[in-house]
Amino acid sequence: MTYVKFNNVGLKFQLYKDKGITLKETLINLFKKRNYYKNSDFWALKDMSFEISSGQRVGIIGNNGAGKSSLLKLLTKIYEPTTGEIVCQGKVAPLIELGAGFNPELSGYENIFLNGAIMGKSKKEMQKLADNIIKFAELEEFIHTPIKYYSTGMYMRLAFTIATEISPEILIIDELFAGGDINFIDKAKARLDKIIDESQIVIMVSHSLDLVQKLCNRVILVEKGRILLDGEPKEVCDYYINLNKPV
Ligand SMILES: Nc1ncnc2c1ncn2[C@@H]1O[C@H](COP(=O)(O)OP(=O)(O)OP(=O)(O)O)[C@@H](O)[C@H]1O
Repeated sequence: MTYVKFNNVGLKFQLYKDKGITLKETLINLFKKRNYYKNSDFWALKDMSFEISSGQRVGIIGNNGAGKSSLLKLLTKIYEPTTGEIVCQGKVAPLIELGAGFNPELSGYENIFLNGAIMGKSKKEMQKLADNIIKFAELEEFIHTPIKYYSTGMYMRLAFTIATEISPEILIIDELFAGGDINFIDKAKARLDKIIDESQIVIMVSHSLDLVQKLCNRVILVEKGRILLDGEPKEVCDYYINLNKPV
């Protein structure tokens, strides 16, 4: 059984604020060996509880800074929750920010295996998939080049192709295709439809309400790190549009 469960999850960051307003104050603080930086806590997510089960395609929407990407980063274990717990049952494939799960010093080929291992695939399993990945990502010529020399588009093509080739149970998508090249986007969209059909759970962050309503059967609206509404895509998207209407 594939599922994702957040139990009262909170995520706290430390913010550093410069207390010295003038140069004189800053110098006095330095001279008196006072700590001239003030730390303050910032909760990006607070008391988040929800459960996602097989067959659900969940869109996460909300204004800039609401906490959408942080939520995905918790799911993919890039961040640890400060409070609460996350239970994730199933193989997760993140189509998240470029670079997560990649080592820039390694070649594209080596990164296929590294990424596969992170997603729970053995070397043998990845060997069977490698040729398809290289071909679909159109990286035949550059596959043995360290990926630090890749363009954003090449990077995205490789990340997208690996994540979609391994038939993930839980597919996580953050603002997909931002920065990708147009030709590849068309090709990728067709492939994504197939993957979305095959994945048991899809969780995607998007600012495109059209895309969210097209692809998802549940939408969670996040505001200031909390869930504001969770339900039918049209109902939640309409609520969000009304919320942002100028008065
Ligand atoms: N590493 C960090 N350190 C401090 N604050 C952070 C860090 N990462 C994110 N934040 C803050 O946490 C809040 C939530 O950020 P997050 O990126 O999750 O928002 P978002 O909803 O994805 O926004 P956007 O739509 O702009 O991508 C923001 O106020 C952001 O500034």
